Amino acid sequence: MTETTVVVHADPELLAQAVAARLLVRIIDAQAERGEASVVLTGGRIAAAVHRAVRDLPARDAVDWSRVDVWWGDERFLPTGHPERNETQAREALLDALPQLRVHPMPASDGPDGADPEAAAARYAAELASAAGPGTATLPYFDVLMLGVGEDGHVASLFPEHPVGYESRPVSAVRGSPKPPPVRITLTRGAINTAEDVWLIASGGGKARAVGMALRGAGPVQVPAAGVAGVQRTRWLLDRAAAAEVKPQFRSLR
Ligand SMILES: O=C1O[C@H](COP(=O)(O)O)[C@@H](O)[C@H](O)[C@H]1O
Repeated sequence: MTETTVVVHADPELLAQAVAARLLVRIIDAQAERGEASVVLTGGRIAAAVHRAVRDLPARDAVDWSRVDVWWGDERFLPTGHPERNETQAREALLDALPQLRVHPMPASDGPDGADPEAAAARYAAELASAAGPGTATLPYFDVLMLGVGEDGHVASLFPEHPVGYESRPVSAVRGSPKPPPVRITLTRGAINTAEDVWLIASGGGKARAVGMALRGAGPVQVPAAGVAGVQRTRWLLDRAAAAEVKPQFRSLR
């Protein structure tokens, strides 16, 4: 049973700093326990702030970055280096400063499968499976999987009422995304929910309604943020504005 916690920070800057510190400690602990760490990144504005904060924290030198795998929860299906790709944003904000990392980007639309997102999704699923442990696992062990939360309650590229909400494969193409660009690749809900820790990170009043609905138990197809959880821990990491509709008993102000 996942342990769910809501942590509310005073403003977006403190939120990003606190998530960055939390991420470094989580990676250090994972490496102490099993020699490796595996992290799933998200895209969007708060993710970029978190990435910059990790880059700028002196404690980043406590991590052996050569033993960290970096995956993505979703990607905007655009050409390599496109400024709207989640990968491009993460590289600029953090990954370029850590060349030792084992980086596993989702394929781009000018990659080996060209502009075929279904083939690209299958390629990423195969890459994930090749990193899985022995046995029947189709996914590697994820220590922590981070997710931004959209104003509409989307996480990764799982959008409200979109058919991808019913997808059983671990990775799926998404066509007709209501948020540009329309074509994307995403881990599906079942894949996300294999992670040890799932962290939902939201900043700003525009996210308050979606966060409040998810924590009040909305359905996972209507509010995809409501349908994700870590095997061990689910952390809602919010600033005060994003937490405006969270019931007081759920909040712990930091
Ligand atoms: O398009 C996306 O948006 C969400 C949220 O982005 P934000 O700018 O509102 O924080 C993000 O989590 C997702 O990875 C991305 O593809």
